[in-house]
Amino acid sequence: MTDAALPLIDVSALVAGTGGRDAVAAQIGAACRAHGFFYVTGHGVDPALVKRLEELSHRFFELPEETKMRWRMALGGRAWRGYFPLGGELTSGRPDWKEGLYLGTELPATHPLVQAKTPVHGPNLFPEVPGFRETILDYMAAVTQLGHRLMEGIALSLGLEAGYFAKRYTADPLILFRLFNYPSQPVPEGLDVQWGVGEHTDYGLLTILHQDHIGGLAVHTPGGWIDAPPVAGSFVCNIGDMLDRMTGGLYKSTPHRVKRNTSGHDRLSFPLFFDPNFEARVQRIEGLAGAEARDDSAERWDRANVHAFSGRYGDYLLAKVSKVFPQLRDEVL
Ligand SMILES: O=C(O)CCC(=O)C(=O)O
Ligand SMILES: [Fe+2]
Repeated sequence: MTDAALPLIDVSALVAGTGGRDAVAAQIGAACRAHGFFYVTGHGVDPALVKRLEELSHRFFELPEETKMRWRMALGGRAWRGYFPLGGELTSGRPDWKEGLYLGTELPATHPLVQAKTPVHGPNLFPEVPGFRETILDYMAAVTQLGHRLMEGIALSLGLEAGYFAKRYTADPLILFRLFNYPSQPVPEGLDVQWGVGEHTDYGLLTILHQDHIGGLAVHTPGGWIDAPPVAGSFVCNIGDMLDRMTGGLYKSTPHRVKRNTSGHDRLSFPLFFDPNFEARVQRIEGLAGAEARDDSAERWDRANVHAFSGRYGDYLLAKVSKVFPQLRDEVL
């Protein structure tokens, strides 16, 4: 572990669309080239909304397991929504010591994509905790807006027009959202659990994460592992495999993991994945200086070469997700 810290960027000019946007973009570009991870402040998301989400999530995760299983993922079908219990998700082939609620853009059963049985699209399974549904929907809407602004900054940082990604990939982004609880509870003897979340990269374009005050997230930079401790009022942002693919490796999707929580208090985290539309075909951005698209599969956690991928983003996502939820793959895909 090194003492280096991840950059903290005030994105208010980018959010407001005022002068100074290019200076913010330059800072984002430097962070993406160096770490693939950065904090943002001045993001405009209401702190009261974030606090409400934390409180209601605690209320949900404190429910008995059998109650939470009323909203289990198996009932979400192809929409891939709902609750999974402790140890229910495998990252890097091993169970994670976390439980979670999987969510995404709310689409009614009558929506054409849901009618066409498109995986990961559909209605959410909202637990019956008063105010939870509205809070989750408001939060997803606010952070999705932030995602659009940050992608404009990323486009500018690459010397592209601000609307580059919106035009090609994210006019209707695929939004997946998760509520995670990392309980402090010890791992029973004989269970092969090492991490809260094992080392991995994220799959899409940009992840925007709120974490509570407990900590545990760490980032694997070229210089070694760096902690990404909680910074009040900020979001942690990191780029995913598709931006790595599009930029020919200029912007790396940096591996990260979460330590097993031994703090004595539950840890909550809320990643929102701002990703290309399911149907979008991911293409390399032409003419980026320094983009080598080097095959780094030997060093990657999944031994994959992201630059060799071509096709719909949805296919990339499904191949990944079916590895982390093997039982569900057999049931619904
Ligand atoms: O909980 C965290 O801090 C990170 C979670 C994460 O990396 C993910 O869900 O992809
Ligand atoms: Fe992640």
